[in-house]
Amino acid sequence: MTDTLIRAEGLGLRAGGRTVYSDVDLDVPAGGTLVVRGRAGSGKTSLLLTLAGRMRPSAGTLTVLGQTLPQRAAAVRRRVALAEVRGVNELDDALTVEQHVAERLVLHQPWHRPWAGGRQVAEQLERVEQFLALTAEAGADVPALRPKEFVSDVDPLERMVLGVVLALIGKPDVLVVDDVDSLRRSEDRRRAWESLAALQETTPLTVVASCSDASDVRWHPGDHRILLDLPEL
Ligand SMILES: Nc1ncnc2c1ncn2[C@@H]1O[C@H](COP(=O)(O)OP(=O)(O)OP(=O)(O)O)[C@@H](O)[C@H]1O
Repeated sequence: MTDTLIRAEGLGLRAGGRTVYSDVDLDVPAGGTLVVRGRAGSGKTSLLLTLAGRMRPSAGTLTVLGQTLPQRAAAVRRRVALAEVRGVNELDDALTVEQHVAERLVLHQPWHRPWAGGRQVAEQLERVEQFLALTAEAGADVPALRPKEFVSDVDPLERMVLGVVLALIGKPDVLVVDDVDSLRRSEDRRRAWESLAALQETTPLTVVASCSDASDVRWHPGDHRILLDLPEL
């Protein structure tokens, strides 16, 4: 667990004539969790997207999974997956849970197989259930996703879980979860953090997450969690 997976030095972004974030130094080990904390507008989403190879920094150096960014952004994007990030890869309210799963499966298939069969979707949904059972065992107890339910009808925690589950279909090395505390209920926030931790216990996964208040994060001794505070600039 000592390999460095994300290393940043003096990382910064200026855009639209203003500094979005600056002077970020990071050393995140494989299998660790980086929690980026900051108030609204402090640049959390932009930093997360930079670490995911989706945004180009304007200062400093950054390597993710041994790849230098921004030069190797395409390679990083293949191995770093985003859960739902508002305004970037939003789920479609008019699609059901299983339609989202089918759509994501197709994205990860070769171009000559542009569909996902019912059995494939069912298998994937079964894996989701197994994952949710694990989180329940770990005390997170996230509600089951109903395959036929429209995204417009799922509750906020289920929606976040669906975003995570879809991101995991591509078996990424790094999972990015923005705004974990956009969940209103404190019980939901606790369950979201616990389910991410449970996920890491069963899969070799590094998590990069953001929030404005980290009080619901459980800090277990020795579990390689790093808290980065982004000041308002
Ligand atoms: N490419 C860009 N061009 C201009 N402004 C940008 C760009 N990227 C980010 N910003 C601005 O930088 C600020 C920080 O944005 P960002 O969404 O990263 O913050 P945040 O901490 O995630 O906020 P929130 O919690 O509200 O989502 C915002 O004011 C945003 O408009």
